[in-house]
Amino acid sequence: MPNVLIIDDDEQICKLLSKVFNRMGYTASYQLTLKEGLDKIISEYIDIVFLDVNLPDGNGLDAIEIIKQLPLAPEIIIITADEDIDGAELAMRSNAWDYISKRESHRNFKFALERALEYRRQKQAKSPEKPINCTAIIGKSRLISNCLDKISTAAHNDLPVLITGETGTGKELFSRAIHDNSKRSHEEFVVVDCASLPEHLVENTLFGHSKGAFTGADSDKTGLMEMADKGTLFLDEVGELPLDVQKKFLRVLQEKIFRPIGSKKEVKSDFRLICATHRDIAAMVKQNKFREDLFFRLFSMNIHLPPLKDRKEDIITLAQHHLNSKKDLSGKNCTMSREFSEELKFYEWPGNVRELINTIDLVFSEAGDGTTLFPHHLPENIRAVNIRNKIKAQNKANKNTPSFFPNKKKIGSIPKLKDHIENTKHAYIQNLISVTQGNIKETCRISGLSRGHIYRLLQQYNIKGV
Ligand SMILES: Nc1ncnc2c1ncn2[C@@H]1O[C@H](COP(=O)(O)OP(=O)(O)OP(=O)(O)O)[C@@H](O)[C@H]1O
Repeated sequence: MPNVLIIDDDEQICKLLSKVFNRMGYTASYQLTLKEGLDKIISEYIDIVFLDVNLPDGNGLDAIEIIKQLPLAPEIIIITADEDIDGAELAMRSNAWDYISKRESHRNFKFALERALEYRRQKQAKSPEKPINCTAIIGKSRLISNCLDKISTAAHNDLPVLITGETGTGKELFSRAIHDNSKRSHEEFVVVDCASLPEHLVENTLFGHSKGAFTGADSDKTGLMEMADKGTLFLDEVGELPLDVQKKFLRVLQEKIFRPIGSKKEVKSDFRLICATHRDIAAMVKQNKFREDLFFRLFSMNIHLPPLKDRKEDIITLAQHHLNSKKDLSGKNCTMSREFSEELKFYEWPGNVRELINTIDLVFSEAGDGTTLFPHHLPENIRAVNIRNKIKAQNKANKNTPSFFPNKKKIGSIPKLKDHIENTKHAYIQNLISVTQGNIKETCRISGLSRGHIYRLLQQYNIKGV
């Protein structure tokens, strides 16, 4: 019989939902704090968790990551009293099954539970994802592992894929991985960079032209769509595709036939389409800058690549991997000092993996004959940004810490040592949580405290955001 767990600090809601779920024939139980809820998930087999966002000892959304890492992780349905759009989006991006408001009726809760259970049954019955070969993709974080699972799914079907993500997150690399692992891998992977093509050349480049189609067209030219026949067409920065070309392109996707400019003959091309963009295409649709019909066509499968700052554990793996390949080329074996690694992890990497790789290249040459990398080898801009952010975080922490011996004249304001230690502890943990952006694993590593100890402190000081 499926096990359902409700984690919510509102006992009335817990009791009500438990009753509803028990009546449905499931075993339902509840916990009122995040910590107790997590303990239960760790120690017992749970199929579905209804997880509140605002809990007294933390934020349910941040716990999704911890839960998803567990073996046989339950499906998560986020419940909240507030209509929090950002929270709902974060829940979906973190791979939660659903997001449901407490204001919804029992029927909706029952429906959400039935659907999640059906999905879980299918998932457990499904044969494991076929392995794919993508040694070029480095990273072991849960976020990247999720993306690799999607790559595997995409490689084994033939649907259009839209890959989104900030610049340098690996959109082209992941697109190639889909192609290389697909049944089309022996055919061409044709790249079209829509951002670098002048508007008047886009149609010509994609569709090709026949001799005499316009002044200067002194021979037939094969378009890239034709070249991609039986292979994959990769439209990089698809958001830049001019609206009139979007219309013609949609027809090609529907009919797999098109006419080169000035040609009387139609040409057939059977390509698989992968698109990439760093833009918010849904917002562009609302602003009439991107065709809605094409958007729906492209969006049949979306893979969102997370920025490097959200998967800090990949930073060192990527840096180390790149240093190893440099060692293979040059023979010089460089190692990263602990302080250097800390600086890499602290930086936010707006240019993502591309910026990290370029930085390692620079640092490698900056080190000259030296074989240990120190923060001093990093480019000035990175060190400047890091120091600025560290001071900001420190100042924020100091605001919460009463200044010690502020003024000799105000001797009476000096706190008792016990209170001072308590305040400092409070400020320390608050600051650390803000610097690690609520990453408990990282918080444990830096502080040297156990996970349980951290949760106790968070509860004690009523610190939210974890
Ligand atoms: N996970 C990864 N493992 C190894 N290398 C990576 C990874 N992600 C990105 N890279 C490398 O980072 C660089 C940038 O990747 P890529 O060009 O695919 O990014 P992009 O998202 O398409 O960037 P842009 O939007 O600027 O075109 C490439 O050298 C790529 O090989």
